[in-house]
This record gives sequence, C-alpha cells and structure tokens, in this order.
Amino acid sequence: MSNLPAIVIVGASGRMGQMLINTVLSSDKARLVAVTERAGHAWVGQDLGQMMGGSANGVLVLDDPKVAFAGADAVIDFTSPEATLAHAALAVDAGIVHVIGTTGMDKAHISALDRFAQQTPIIRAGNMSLGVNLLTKLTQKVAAALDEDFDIEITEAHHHHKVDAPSGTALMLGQAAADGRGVDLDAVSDRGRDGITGARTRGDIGFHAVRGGDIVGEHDVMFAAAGERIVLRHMATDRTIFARGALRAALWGQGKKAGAYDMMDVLGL
Ligand SMILES: NC(=O)C1=CN([C@@H]2O[C@H](COP(=O)(O)OP(=O)(O)OC[C@H]3O[C@@H](n4cnc5c(N)ncnc54)[C@H](O)[C@@H]3O)[C@@H](O)[C@H]2O)C=CC1
Ligand SMILES: O=C(O)C1=N[C@H](C(=O)O)C[C@H](O)C1
Repeated sequence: MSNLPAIVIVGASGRMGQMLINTVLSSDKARLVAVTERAGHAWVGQDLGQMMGGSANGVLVLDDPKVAFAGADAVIDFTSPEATLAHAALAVDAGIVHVIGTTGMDKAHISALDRFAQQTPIIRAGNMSLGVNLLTKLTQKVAAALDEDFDIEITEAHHHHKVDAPSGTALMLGQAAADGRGVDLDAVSDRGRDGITGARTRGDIGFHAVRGGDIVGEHDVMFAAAGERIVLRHMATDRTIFARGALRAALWGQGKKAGAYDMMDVLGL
C-alpha cells in the first residue's frame, strides 16, 4: 500500500469530476481511493474506467460518501452547494481535508462551511487556477491605485451548461476590487443591468454574464475612465488548470490545522 495521500473525488461524472480523476490518476504525488456520484445516477455501482470510456480499472462508483471518505486523506468537491454542505459534515467526521471548487454558494452556505472549517481544513476558491488567483491580486492592486473616476465592470463568459451567475471567479474579482477600494461589495454591486436603469452610479462595481457553447471560462475586469480604459483578462481554454490547482490544494492541506483557507494561501500569493 502506497503512502501517497489518498484522494476521493465526488461528482465523478461531471465536467470537473472527470478532469480531476484523470489529474489524480496521472499524478505521482497522490492516489485515487474512491469516487462518488449522486444516488440514482447511472454511473453508481459501475466500473469507473469503463464509465469514462476506457478499460475497467476496478474502481466502483459509490453513492455513499461516508464509505468513500473512510481511510482517505482528502476529498475534492466540484458538485453543487447542497451536496458540498453534506460532504463538509462528513469530511469533519472523517477528519479529512475538504477542497471545494463548487460555486453558486449563498451567504448561509458560506457561514455553514466556515463553521465546519473550525473542525477540519477547508480550502475553497471560486477558481483554482494560478492565473486567476494572480489576476485577483492584480485587480486588488489596480483598484487600490485608482479612484472612483475609474468605473469597474466585470464581465464573465462560460459554457451554456453553467447554472450560477455571476461566476464564482467574477465574485472573487469583485471582492478583490472592493477590498482594493476599501468598500463593501454588497453596497456597490450592480448586477446585469436591464431596462431604464438610470445613469451609472459612481463607485459601483458592475457584473455581466455571457453564456454560450463550450466556453471554459473567461473573465475581464475593466477600469474605464474618461479618455482611457485598463482591461485585466484571464482566458481559460482547458479545465486541467482547475484540476491541477485543486490537487495542489489537497496536498498542501495535509497536516494543516483546521481552518478556512483559499488558493491564495495554497499559492503563497
Ligand atoms: N473553483 C473552480 O476552479 C471551478 C469551479 N467549478 C464549479 O464546479 C461545479 C461543478 O462544475 P461542473 O463539473 O461543470 O458541473 P457538472 O454538472 O458537470 O458536475 C457536477 C457533478 O456533481 C454531481 N453531484 C451532484 N450532487 C452530488 C452528490 N450529492 N454526490 C456526488 N455527486 C453529486 C452531479 O451529478 C454532476 O456529475 C460548479 O459549481 C462550477 O461552477 C467549475 C470549474 C472550476
Ligand atoms: O462552471 C464553470 O465551468 C466554472 N466555474 C467557476 C466559476 O464559477 O468561476 C470557475 C471557472 O470559471 C469555470
């Protein structure tokens, strides 16, 4: 039996689930010990390798996360807010690191996760890529350097299956811009204008969501003033950037004390 950290992937059949499974299987720093899907899903009870279109690999897809977490070191979770909260309770019981990429969380979800994080390490980020986390830092710095003569508008684009808006990344970027300006994001957010909205309110931070085709994830932060515009942009073209970041977080979390962490902690940014 290898001593490498034992990783569980929940949401195995998902776009990110499959990407995460391939990332862990090809890593020499971690081993895949279990995968789950929601009860009733067609993959449950089937061989994972075959379900992913390859040959059988002897890993059966489970629908009981409690069984999956027993003896593991970390769970990587890109599912839904409700599923993630249920997983968080079980990760605490199992004493394992919980890496969360799930977006679309409301304030109640986040408060509940913060309570679970008092008992086990939780690493959560709306975007696990190195590029977006760097962009987030840059956004904070640029927002701090400019005054409200520069209107901040955040535009994101994603594939047509995405269910939440604005994206978790857009909210991260908005939070960074608000932090840079020293304002409360809730007080200045202006989401998806429509109709006779009146002129733009000075100091607002605008959010806009585009949905179409197979766009992996694109984010622009625009600082627009009279006579000039600055645009900070990240374009994701391959979901492996998120999966690599999530695995890095799961490994970084080993031996850490309980707490709520993010990718800035993992990347040392
Ligand atoms: N933080 C980041 O870097 C990234 C975050 N995401 C987020 O990850 C989430 C998932 O995205 P996708 O993979 O595109 O969605 P998806 O819909 O393809 O996959 C979600 C999977 O979770 C499964 N699931 C739902 N409830 C479950 C349960 N109780 N137990 C086990 N599995 C369950 C679903 O059946 C589905 O297979 C979204 O919130 C998305 O915004 C996506 C990419 C990057
Ligand atoms: O749903 C997605 O696909 C993505 N979700 C994350 C988000 O909401 O920002 C990260 C990435 O942009 C892809």
